[in-house]
Amino acid sequence: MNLIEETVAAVAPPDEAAMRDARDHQARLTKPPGSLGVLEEVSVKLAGLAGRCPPPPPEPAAVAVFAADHGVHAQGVTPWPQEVTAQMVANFLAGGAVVNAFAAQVGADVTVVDIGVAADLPPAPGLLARKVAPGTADMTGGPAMTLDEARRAVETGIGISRELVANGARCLITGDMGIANTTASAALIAAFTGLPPERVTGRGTGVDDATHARKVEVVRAALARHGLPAEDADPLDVLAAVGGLEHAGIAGFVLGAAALRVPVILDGVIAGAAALAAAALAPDAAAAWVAGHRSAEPGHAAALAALGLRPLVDLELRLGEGTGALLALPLVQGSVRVLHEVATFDSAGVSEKEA
Ligand SMILES: O=C(O)c1ccc[n+]([C@@H]2O[C@H](COP(=O)([O-])O)[C@@H](O)[C@H]2O)c1
Ligand SMILES: Cc1cc2nc[nH]c2cc1C
Repeated sequence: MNLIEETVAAVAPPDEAAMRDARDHQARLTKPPGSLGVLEEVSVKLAGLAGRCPPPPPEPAAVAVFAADHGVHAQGVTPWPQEVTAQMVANFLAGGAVVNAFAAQVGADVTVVDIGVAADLPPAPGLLARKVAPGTADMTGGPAMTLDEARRAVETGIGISRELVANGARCLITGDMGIANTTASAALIAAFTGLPPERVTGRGTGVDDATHARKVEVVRAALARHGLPAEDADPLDVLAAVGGLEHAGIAGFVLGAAALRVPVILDGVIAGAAALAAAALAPDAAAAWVAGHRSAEPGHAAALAALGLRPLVDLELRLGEGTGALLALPLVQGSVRVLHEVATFDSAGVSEKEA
Protein backbone atom coordinates (compact mmCIF):
# COMPACT_ATOMS: atom_id res chain seq x y z
CA MET A 1 0.00 0.00 0.00
CA ASN A 2 1.24 3.52 -0.70
CA LEU A 3 0.99 6.34 1.86
CA ILE A 4 -2.34 7.68 0.56
CA GLU A 5 -4.00 4.24 0.54
CA GLU A 6 -2.55 3.44 3.95
CA THR A 7 -3.85 6.73 5.38
CA VAL A 8 -7.30 6.31 3.83
CA ALA A 9 -7.45 2.76 5.24
CA ALA A 10 -6.58 4.05 8.74
CA VAL A 11 -9.53 6.48 8.78
CA ALA A 12 -12.36 4.97 10.83
CA PRO A 13 -15.85 6.12 11.84
CA PRO A 14 -16.39 7.97 15.13
CA ASP A 15 -16.85 5.96 18.33
CA GLU A 16 -20.61 5.95 18.95
CA ALA A 17 -20.27 4.86 22.61
CA ALA A 18 -17.94 7.77 23.42
CA MET A 19 -20.36 10.14 21.69
CA ARG A 20 -23.23 8.73 23.76
CA ASP A 21 -21.15 9.19 26.94
CA ALA A 22 -20.45 12.80 25.99
CA ARG A 23 -24.16 13.52 25.33
CA ASP A 24 -25.12 11.88 28.66
CA HIS A 25 -22.42 13.84 30.47
CA GLN A 26 -23.48 17.14 28.88
CA ALA A 27 -27.02 16.44 30.16
CA ARG A 28 -25.74 16.04 33.76
CA LEU A 29 -23.69 19.27 33.86
CA THR A 30 -24.89 22.29 35.84
CA LYS A 31 -26.61 24.11 33.00
CA PRO A 32 -29.95 23.68 31.29
CA PRO A 33 -29.64 20.73 28.88
CA GLY A 34 -28.62 21.92 25.41
CA SER A 35 -27.82 25.43 26.61
CA LEU A 36 -24.33 25.37 25.09
CA GLY A 37 -25.93 24.88 21.70
CA VAL A 38 -23.52 23.98 18.90
CA LEU A 39 -20.59 23.74 21.36
CA GLU A 40 -22.19 20.64 22.89
CA GLU A 41 -22.14 18.95 19.47
CA VAL A 42 -18.49 19.97 19.03
CA SER A 43 -17.61 18.32 22.34
CA VAL A 44 -19.54 15.18 21.34
CA LYS A 45 -17.72 15.11 18.01
CA LEU A 46 -14.30 15.32 19.65
CA ALA A 47 -15.27 12.55 22.08
CA GLY A 48 -16.29 10.38 19.13
CA LEU A 49 -12.97 11.10 17.42
CA ALA A 50 -10.89 10.34 20.54
CA GLY A 51 -12.97 7.28 21.44
CA ARG A 52 -13.34 8.50 25.01
CA CYS A 53 -15.20 11.01 27.13
CA PRO A 54 -13.91 13.48 28.01
CA PRO A 55 -11.66 13.68 24.96
CA PRO A 56 -8.12 15.07 25.40
CA PRO A 57 -7.95 18.88 25.32
CA PRO A 58 -7.28 20.01 21.72
CA GLU A 59 -4.01 21.73 22.58
CA PRO A 60 -1.35 22.65 21.78
CA ALA A 61 -2.57 23.73 18.36
CA ALA A 62 -0.49 24.13 15.23
CA VAL A 63 -1.43 25.88 12.00
CA ALA A 64 0.19 24.81 8.73
CA VAL A 65 0.03 27.45 6.00
CA PHE A 66 0.31 25.67 2.62
CA ALA A 67 1.62 28.11 0.00
CA ALA A 68 1.52 27.65 -3.77
CA ASP A 69 1.09 29.42 -7.09
CA HIS A 70 -1.41 28.89 -9.88
CA GLY A 71 -1.07 28.76 -13.66
CA VAL A 72 -4.65 29.99 -14.00
CA HIS A 73 -3.35 33.35 -12.76
CA ALA A 74 -2.53 34.00 -16.45
CA GLN A 75 -6.29 34.17 -17.18
CA GLY A 76 -6.66 37.46 -15.30
CA VAL A 77 -8.75 36.07 -12.42
CA THR A 78 -7.21 38.25 -9.69
CA PRO A 79 -5.77 41.77 -9.58
CA TRP A 80 -2.79 40.70 -7.45
CA PRO A 81 0.58 39.83 -8.98
CA GLN A 82 1.71 36.25 -8.50
CA GLU A 83 4.83 37.30 -6.58
CA VAL A 84 2.60 38.30 -3.64
CA THR A 85 2.45 34.58 -2.72
CA ALA A 86 6.22 34.46 -2.07
CA GLN A 87 6.21 37.94 -0.50
CA MET A 88 3.48 36.92 1.95
CA VAL A 89 5.42 33.75 2.82
CA ALA A 90 8.32 36.02 3.80
CA ASN A 91 5.86 38.10 5.83
CA PHE A 92 4.55 34.96 7.64
CA LEU A 93 8.13 33.95 8.46
CA ALA A 94 8.91 37.44 9.76
CA GLY A 95 5.81 37.27 11.98
CA GLY A 96 4.10 40.21 10.29
CA ALA A 97 0.87 38.74 8.89
CA VAL A 98 -2.62 38.44 10.37
CA VAL A 99 -2.09 34.70 10.82
CA ASN A 100 0.85 35.48 13.12
CA ALA A 101 -1.20 37.93 15.18
CA PHE A 102 -4.15 35.56 15.54
CA ALA A 103 -1.91 32.55 16.25
CA ALA A 104 -0.18 34.54 19.01
CA GLN A 105 -3.59 35.55 20.36
CA VAL A 106 -4.68 31.91 20.79
CA GLY A 107 -1.28 30.31 21.49
CA ALA A 108 -0.94 28.34 18.25
CA ASP A 109 2.31 27.51 16.47
CA VAL A 110 2.74 28.62 12.83
CA THR A 111 4.47 26.46 10.22
CA VAL A 112 4.70 27.57 6.59
CA VAL A 113 4.90 24.90 3.90
CA ASP A 114 6.27 25.77 0.45
CA ILE A 115 4.42 23.07 -1.46
CA GLY A 116 4.41 24.93 -4.78
CA VAL A 117 5.49 28.56 -4.72
CA ALA A 118 6.75 29.65 -8.16
CA ALA A 119 9.77 31.53 -6.76
CA ASP A 120 12.74 29.92 -5.04
CA LEU A 121 12.49 30.64 -1.33
CA PRO A 122 15.56 30.99 0.89
CA PRO A 123 15.68 28.58 3.85
CA ALA A 124 14.25 30.08 7.04
CA PRO A 125 13.20 28.87 10.49
CA GLY A 126 9.50 27.94 10.37
CA LEU A 127 9.58 27.19 6.62
CA LEU A 128 9.24 23.62 5.41
CA ALA A 129 10.72 23.42 1.89
CA ARG A 130 8.49 20.77 0.29
CA LYS A 131 8.05 22.19 -3.21
CA VAL A 132 6.39 19.57 -5.44
CA ALA A 133 6.41 21.93 -8.46
CA PRO A 134 6.96 25.69 -8.99
CA GLY A 135 3.22 26.36 -9.27
CA THR A 136 0.55 24.58 -11.30
CA ALA A 137 -0.13 24.79 -15.03
CA ASP A 138 -3.14 26.74 -16.35
CA MET A 139 -6.15 24.45 -15.86
CA THR A 140 -7.90 25.93 -18.90
CA GLY A 141 -5.18 24.56 -21.20
CA GLY A 142 -4.65 21.12 -19.62
CA PRO A 143 -4.39 19.50 -16.20
CA ALA A 144 -3.09 21.84 -13.49
CA MET A 145 -0.86 19.04 -12.19
CA THR A 146 0.24 15.63 -13.31
CA LEU A 147 -1.33 12.80 -11.35
CA ASP A 148 2.10 12.13 -9.86
CA GLU A 149 2.39 15.72 -8.64
CA ALA A 150 -1.09 15.61 -7.12
CA ARG A 151 -0.21 12.37 -5.32
CA ARG A 152 3.09 13.76 -4.05
CA ALA A 153 1.37 16.90 -2.79
CA VAL A 154 -1.26 14.83 -0.93
CA GLU A 155 1.54 12.67 0.54
CA THR A 156 3.38 15.82 1.58
CA GLY A 157 0.29 17.00 3.45
CA ILE A 158 -0.06 13.64 5.20
CA GLY A 159 3.59 13.90 6.19
CA ILE A 160 3.14 17.39 7.64
CA SER A 161 0.20 16.26 9.81
CA ARG A 162 2.33 13.38 11.12
CA GLU A 163 5.28 15.67 11.86
CA LEU A 164 3.20 18.25 13.71
CA VAL A 165 1.48 15.57 15.79
CA ALA A 166 4.83 13.85 16.48
CA ASN A 167 6.07 17.24 17.72
CA GLY A 168 3.17 17.41 20.18
CA ALA A 169 0.29 19.16 18.41
CA ARG A 170 -3.13 17.89 19.47
CA CYS A 171 -5.19 20.18 17.25
CA LEU A 172 -4.28 20.98 13.65
CA ILE A 173 -5.39 24.08 11.80
CA THR A 174 -5.38 24.56 8.04
CA GLY A 175 -3.93 27.66 6.43
CA ASP A 176 -3.26 28.63 2.82
CA MET A 177 -1.57 31.29 0.71
CA GLY A 178 -1.81 31.36 -3.07
CA ILE A 179 -2.73 34.21 -5.36
CA ALA A 180 -5.53 32.98 -7.69
CA ASN A 181 -6.40 30.02 -5.49
CA THR A 182 -10.05 31.01 -5.11
CA THR A 183 -10.46 30.20 -8.84
CA ALA A 184 -9.07 26.70 -8.33
CA SER A 185 -11.23 26.37 -5.20
CA ALA A 186 -14.37 27.26 -7.17
CA ALA A 187 -13.50 24.70 -9.85
CA LEU A 188 -12.93 21.97 -7.24
CA ILE A 189 -16.18 22.80 -5.43
CA ALA A 190 -18.15 22.78 -8.68
CA ALA A 191 -16.53 19.47 -9.64
CA PHE A 192 -17.27 17.79 -6.29
CA THR A 193 -20.75 19.23 -5.62
CA GLY A 194 -22.10 19.48 -9.17
CA LEU A 195 -23.14 23.09 -8.53
CA PRO A 196 -22.80 25.52 -11.47
CA PRO A 197 -19.73 27.82 -11.63
CA GLU A 198 -21.79 30.98 -11.06
CA ARG A 199 -23.02 29.60 -7.72
CA VAL A 200 -19.58 28.78 -6.30
CA THR A 201 -17.29 31.42 -7.80
CA GLY A 202 -16.78 34.49 -5.65
CA ARG A 203 -14.73 37.64 -5.53
CA GLY A 204 -11.67 36.21 -3.81
CA THR A 205 -9.40 39.03 -2.69
CA GLY A 206 -12.11 41.46 -3.89
CA VAL A 207 -12.27 41.46 -7.68
CA ASP A 208 -14.45 43.88 -9.67
CA ASP A 209 -17.54 42.87 -11.67
CA ALA A 210 -15.69 42.38 -14.94
CA THR A 211 -13.00 40.21 -13.34
CA HIS A 212 -15.65 38.21 -11.48
CA ALA A 213 -17.54 37.54 -14.74
CA ARG A 214 -14.29 36.41 -16.39
CA LYS A 215 -13.51 34.20 -13.40
CA VAL A 216 -16.87 32.41 -13.72
CA GLU A 217 -16.18 31.77 -17.41
CA VAL A 218 -12.65 30.53 -16.64
CA VAL A 219 -14.08 28.03 -14.14
CA ARG A 220 -16.72 26.98 -16.67
CA ALA A 221 -14.09 26.51 -19.40
CA ALA A 222 -11.79 24.50 -17.11
CA LEU A 223 -14.61 22.17 -16.06
CA ALA A 224 -15.64 21.65 -19.70
CA ARG A 225 -12.01 21.00 -20.70
CA HIS A 226 -11.75 18.23 -18.11
CA GLY A 227 -15.25 16.75 -18.43
CA LEU A 228 -16.20 17.74 -14.89
CA PRO A 229 -18.27 17.20 -12.86
CA ALA A 230 -18.20 13.45 -13.51
CA GLU A 231 -19.94 10.87 -11.32
CA ASP A 232 -17.12 8.33 -11.38
CA ALA A 233 -14.15 10.75 -11.30
CA ASP A 234 -11.20 9.71 -9.14
CA PRO A 235 -10.70 12.46 -6.50
CA LEU A 236 -6.96 12.56 -7.24
CA ASP A 237 -7.69 13.08 -10.95
CA VAL A 238 -10.01 15.97 -10.06
CA LEU A 239 -7.31 17.53 -7.87
CA ALA A 240 -4.78 17.12 -10.68
CA ALA A 241 -7.14 18.59 -13.30
CA VAL A 242 -8.31 21.77 -11.57
CA GLY A 243 -6.74 21.89 -8.09
CA GLY A 244 -3.76 23.65 -6.62
CA LEU A 245 -0.72 22.16 -4.93
CA GLU A 246 -1.93 23.70 -1.64
CA HIS A 247 -5.36 22.10 -2.10
CA ALA A 248 -3.73 18.70 -2.57
CA GLY A 249 -1.44 19.34 0.41
CA ILE A 250 -4.33 20.37 2.65
CA ALA A 251 -6.34 17.33 1.49
CA GLY A 252 -3.48 15.12 2.69
CA PHE A 253 -3.08 17.13 5.90
CA VAL A 254 -6.73 16.70 6.92
CA LEU A 255 -6.71 13.01 5.97
CA GLY A 256 -3.52 12.43 7.93
CA ALA A 257 -5.02 14.08 11.00
CA ALA A 258 -8.18 11.99 10.70
CA ALA A 259 -6.09 8.82 10.48
CA LEU A 260 -4.28 9.88 13.69
CA ARG A 261 -7.64 10.85 15.27
CA VAL A 262 -6.44 14.38 15.91
CA PRO A 263 -9.04 17.12 15.32
CA VAL A 264 -8.61 19.66 12.53
CA ILE A 265 -10.12 23.12 12.38
CA LEU A 266 -10.75 24.01 8.76
CA ASP A 267 -10.22 27.58 7.59
CA GLY A 268 -11.96 29.08 4.55
CA VAL A 269 -12.89 28.22 0.98
CA ILE A 270 -9.50 26.71 0.08
CA ALA A 271 -9.70 24.25 2.99
CA GLY A 272 -13.35 23.58 2.16
CA ALA A 273 -12.45 22.66 -1.43
CA ALA A 274 -9.53 20.50 -0.25
CA ALA A 275 -11.74 18.78 2.34
CA LEU A 276 -14.21 17.82 -0.41
CA ALA A 277 -11.37 15.99 -2.18
CA ALA A 278 -10.30 14.33 1.09
CA ALA A 279 -13.88 13.31 1.94
CA ALA A 280 -14.24 11.81 -1.54
CA LEU A 281 -11.20 9.63 -0.70
CA ALA A 282 -12.29 8.82 2.89
CA PRO A 283 -15.84 9.89 3.86
CA ASP A 284 -15.31 9.04 7.56
CA ALA A 285 -12.48 11.61 7.76
CA ALA A 286 -15.08 14.37 8.21
CA ALA A 287 -15.55 13.11 11.79
CA ALA A 288 -12.18 14.75 12.57
CA TRP A 289 -13.03 18.14 11.07
CA VAL A 290 -14.61 21.22 12.60
CA ALA A 291 -15.46 24.12 10.27
CA GLY A 292 -13.82 27.07 12.01
CA HIS A 293 -15.72 29.72 10.11
CA ARG A 294 -17.68 30.50 7.00
CA SER A 295 -15.84 32.79 4.63
CA ALA A 296 -17.49 35.37 2.39
CA GLU A 297 -16.70 33.22 -0.66
CA PRO A 298 -20.01 31.65 -1.84
CA GLY A 299 -18.39 28.32 -2.69
CA HIS A 300 -17.39 27.90 0.94
CA ALA A 301 -20.97 27.61 2.20
CA ALA A 302 -21.64 25.14 -0.62
CA ALA A 303 -18.61 23.04 0.33
CA LEU A 304 -19.54 23.02 4.03
CA ALA A 305 -23.12 22.01 3.23
CA ALA A 306 -21.84 19.12 1.10
CA LEU A 307 -19.50 18.08 3.93
CA GLY A 308 -22.27 18.33 6.53
CA LEU A 309 -20.21 20.81 8.59
CA ARG A 310 -21.57 23.82 10.41
CA PRO A 311 -19.21 26.80 10.66
CA LEU A 312 -18.60 28.12 14.19
CA VAL A 313 -17.86 31.73 13.30
CA ASP A 314 -19.24 33.97 10.54
CA LEU A 315 -17.44 37.31 10.40
CA GLU A 316 -17.39 37.78 6.60
CA LEU A 317 -13.66 37.07 6.62
CA ARG A 318 -12.05 36.36 3.24
CA LEU A 319 -8.38 36.37 4.08
CA GLY A 320 -7.28 32.75 4.28
CA GLU A 321 -3.89 31.99 5.94
CA GLY A 322 -5.78 30.05 8.67
CA THR A 323 -7.16 33.22 10.26
CA GLY A 324 -10.82 32.17 10.56
CA ALA A 325 -9.92 28.76 11.95
CA LEU A 326 -7.60 30.31 14.55
CA LEU A 327 -10.43 32.51 15.81
CA ALA A 328 -12.52 29.37 16.34
CA LEU A 329 -9.80 27.53 18.31
CA PRO A 330 -10.88 28.88 21.76
CA LEU A 331 -14.46 27.80 21.00
CA VAL A 332 -13.37 24.25 20.24
CA GLN A 333 -11.09 24.17 23.29
CA GLY A 334 -13.84 25.63 25.49
CA SER A 335 -16.31 22.97 24.38
CA VAL A 336 -13.94 20.23 25.58
CA ARG A 337 -12.97 22.07 28.76
CA VAL A 338 -16.64 22.00 29.77
CA LEU A 339 -16.59 18.18 29.75
CA HIS A 340 -13.45 18.18 31.95
CA GLU A 341 -14.25 20.91 34.45
CA VAL A 342 -17.94 21.67 34.86
CA ALA A 343 -19.67 20.18 37.90
CA THR A 344 -22.66 17.86 37.59
CA PHE A 345 -26.01 18.54 39.30
CA ASP A 346 -25.14 15.67 41.67
CA SER A 347 -21.60 16.76 42.54
CA ALA A 348 -22.54 20.42 43.06
CA GLY A 349 -25.82 19.76 44.84
CA VAL A 350 -27.83 21.81 42.35
CA SER A 351 -31.50 20.87 42.00
CA GLU A 352 -32.63 19.60 38.62
CA LYS A 353 -35.59 20.84 36.59
CA GLU A 354 -38.97 19.64 37.94
CA ALA A 355 -40.71 16.97 35.87
O1 LIG B 1 -10.15 31.78 3.05
C1 LIG B 1 -10.93 32.22 2.19
O2 LIG B 1 -12.11 31.84 2.12
C2 LIG B 1 -10.38 33.22 1.20
C3 LIG B 1 -11.27 33.97 0.45
C4 LIG B 1 -10.73 34.91 -0.43
C5 LIG B 1 -9.34 35.05 -0.56
N1 LIG B 1 -8.51 34.28 0.16
C6 LIG B 1 -7.03 34.44 0.03
O3 LIG B 1 -6.73 35.29 -1.06
C7 LIG B 1 -5.88 34.67 -2.00
C8 LIG B 1 -6.66 34.24 -3.21
O4 LIG B 1 -7.49 35.25 -3.71
P1 LIG B 1 -7.58 35.46 -5.30
O5 LIG B 1 -8.55 36.60 -5.47
O6 LIG B 1 -6.20 35.82 -5.75
O7 LIG B 1 -8.07 34.16 -5.88
C9 LIG B 1 -5.29 33.46 -1.30
O8 LIG B 1 -4.02 33.78 -0.78
C10 LIG B 1 -6.30 33.13 -0.22
O9 LIG B 1 -5.64 32.74 0.96
C11 LIG B 1 -9.01 33.39 1.04
C1 LIG C 1 -1.90 41.01 0.77
C2 LIG C 1 -2.53 39.62 0.73
C3 LIG C 1 -2.47 38.81 1.88
C4 LIG C 1 -3.05 37.53 1.84
N1 LIG C 1 -3.16 36.56 2.72
C5 LIG C 1 -3.80 35.53 2.18
N2 LIG C 1 -4.12 35.85 0.93
C6 LIG C 1 -3.67 37.08 0.67
C7 LIG C 1 -3.74 37.88 -0.47
C8 LIG C 1 -3.16 39.15 -0.44
C9 LIG C 1 -3.24 39.99 -1.67
